[in-house]
Amino acid sequence: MVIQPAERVRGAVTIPGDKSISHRAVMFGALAEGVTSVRGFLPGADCLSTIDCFRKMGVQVEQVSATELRVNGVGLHGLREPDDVLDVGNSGTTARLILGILAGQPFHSTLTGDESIRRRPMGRVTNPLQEMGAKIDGRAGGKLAPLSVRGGGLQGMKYVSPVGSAQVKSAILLAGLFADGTTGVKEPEQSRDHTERMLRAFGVPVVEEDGYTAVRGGSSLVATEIEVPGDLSSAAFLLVAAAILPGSDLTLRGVGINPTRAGILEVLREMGANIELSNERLSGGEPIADLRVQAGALRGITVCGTLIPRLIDEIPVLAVAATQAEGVTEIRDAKELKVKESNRIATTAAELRKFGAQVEELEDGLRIVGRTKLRGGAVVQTHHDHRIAMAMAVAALAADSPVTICDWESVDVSFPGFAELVQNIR
Ligand SMILES: O=C(O)C1=C[C@@H](OP(=O)(O)O)[C@@H](O)[C@H](O)C1
Ligand SMILES: C=C(OP(=O)(O)O)C(=O)O
Repeated sequence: MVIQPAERVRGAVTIPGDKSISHRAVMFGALAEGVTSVRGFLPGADCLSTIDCFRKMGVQVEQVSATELRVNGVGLHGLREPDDVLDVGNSGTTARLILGILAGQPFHSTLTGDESIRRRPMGRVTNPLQEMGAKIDGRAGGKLAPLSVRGGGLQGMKYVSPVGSAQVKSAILLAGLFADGTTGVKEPEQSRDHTERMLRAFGVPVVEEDGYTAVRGGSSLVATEIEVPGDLSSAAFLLVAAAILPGSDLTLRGVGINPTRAGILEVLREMGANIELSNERLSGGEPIADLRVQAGALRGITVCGTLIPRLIDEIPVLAVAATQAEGVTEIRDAKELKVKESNRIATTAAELRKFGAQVEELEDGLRIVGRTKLRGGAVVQTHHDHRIAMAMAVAALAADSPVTICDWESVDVSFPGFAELVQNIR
């Protein structure tokens, strides 16, 4: 893919559906009694992997259109033993959440994924699931995929997670639906709460008790209608493009602004971007709004602590914004970036340096000194990581000559049509 520089971006666009919420709509719809209709579904490769896995367990998922699904729920105990390996592709969310569900099933299953997935840590979910009673084996003693699961006979437990991770929290809560008694999870920092919100929409009581988020075993799910908001993590690429290209004025319609996800809005505003919210409303238990962003003179800041889980997937593109901000931007407490689709501390730094940016890798984050006029002409690698691909495309928009991005296809994981959309807002 060759990205041409842009003078500015303008207009109004609708952002594709939220990836986290699309996965959960399929999973929870599959476990529910009745037919769940999903609108605004993200037809990205990751969410299609989730559909494929549930089809292999006997769930009929009708794709009425690219963004509309009918999930024919089989009930809490209706999944059947898959006769083939469940392949989650590139999707960590599918892998970890489905492991929670598989842990509760009285059958055998095997799960694998692409090269990146087979490197990502699974012990963070397989360890607590084993503690609950699931039999899980795999590479590195059950810490790396391929993994094989023989589930059932789970005991509820109170789990203190060492990481603020919605994937860990969700896996344990999902296993908790199949366990005896109550299962609760406490985390060091609040992670995104889409699972809690959507379980409640499916009629499952989710309670907050002594710092634990908990469910009771045997709680059944009742089919519902899900309207998926636009994905703020996808919107972030366009927010940053508009924030750094002088004269930009862009409106993004119907974007999710769940506070456990909205760190990027706070940080970009603090850096000096003009972001206005309008038409704020609730959609399927999730807050959404239209976002209007105009370029501003940006300044560097420090981003750390509890903010990190609230903008974790936006850090590569935040680093791009930081190259256009006056002064130093430091991102700390973000070690988790090392275990995403790529090591995003290393890949963000290496690729941004090709534009002449001043980026230093830290043990737990990045230090960027701006403002740098970005140099085009580079050949950039995505490391098969969709967020790196799109972050570098945003840097390319601000560069002084065209930039070639290799292995562009990974963008389809979360934002099919990104390149065309960027073309249309020039
Ligand atoms: O639960 C989810 O949908 C997600 C949680 C986050 O991962 P962690 O749970 O590993 O922090 C995030 O990075 C990922 O893109 C989606
Ligand atoms: C980390 C991500 O996703 P996952 O963990 O589902 O692969 C992401 O989308 O940036």
